[in-house]
Amino acid sequence: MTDKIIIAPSVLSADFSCLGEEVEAVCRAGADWIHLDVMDGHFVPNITFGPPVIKAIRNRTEKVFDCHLMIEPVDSFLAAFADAGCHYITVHAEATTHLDRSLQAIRDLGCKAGVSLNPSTPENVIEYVLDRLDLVLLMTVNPGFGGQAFIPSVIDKVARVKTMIGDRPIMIEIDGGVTPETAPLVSRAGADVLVAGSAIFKGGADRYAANISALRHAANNAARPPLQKER
Ligand SMILES: O=C(CO)[C@H](O)[C@H](O)COP(=O)(O)O
Repeated sequence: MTDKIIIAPSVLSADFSCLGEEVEAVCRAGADWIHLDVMDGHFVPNITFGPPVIKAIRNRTEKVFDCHLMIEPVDSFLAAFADAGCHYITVHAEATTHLDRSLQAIRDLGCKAGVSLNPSTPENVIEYVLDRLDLVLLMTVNPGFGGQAFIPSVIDKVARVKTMIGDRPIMIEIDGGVTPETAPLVSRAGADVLVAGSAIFKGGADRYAANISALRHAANNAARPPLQKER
């Protein structure tokens, strides 16, 4: 467990033709977690990959696999993602009718349970499931694509969720448009985990360590509240 920010590269921006090598390279470069963006072409207007691809890269690293499901329906697929080796499984509040049931199902599978909120979704949707949560993923872009611009109005939401969580062991993760310029803004508001795709994978494998280090440095140097511990 660390009291520093956790950096989770999103393989959405990796070279899919050699995904296993990309995962190894980014882990060697200092990644803390690997973030897996699963898209279905229905809940979001893009399609990526599913459990077989995750299973295929699972043996490339021991690092935490942090799976962000942008799919609807979601409950019937949870077991396949747990079986593929995901540690955290995050569902969108907007994509499940029975959020409490989905979160219980993730924990029953032995995984840590996360909920993601689109930029326009108010944070009060998580008020009655806080005891079922290990992670809240706040989208700072509209989900579906990498390389989009950070939406600054979410910064206030990060601070409000931090207050709502109190001393519960729930991590706040930020996803979308995270760069050395935006990382301090969310870090200061209470983020524990930063997902970044383009800011890490740009420039090729020789740049991964410098890109991760720039994000980590920018986030850790912001004046920040105490980081949430992992459960
Ligand atoms: O979930 C996502 C998109 O739905 C991606 O993880 C996110 O956009 C990261 O990409 P980038 O850092 O390039 O913005």
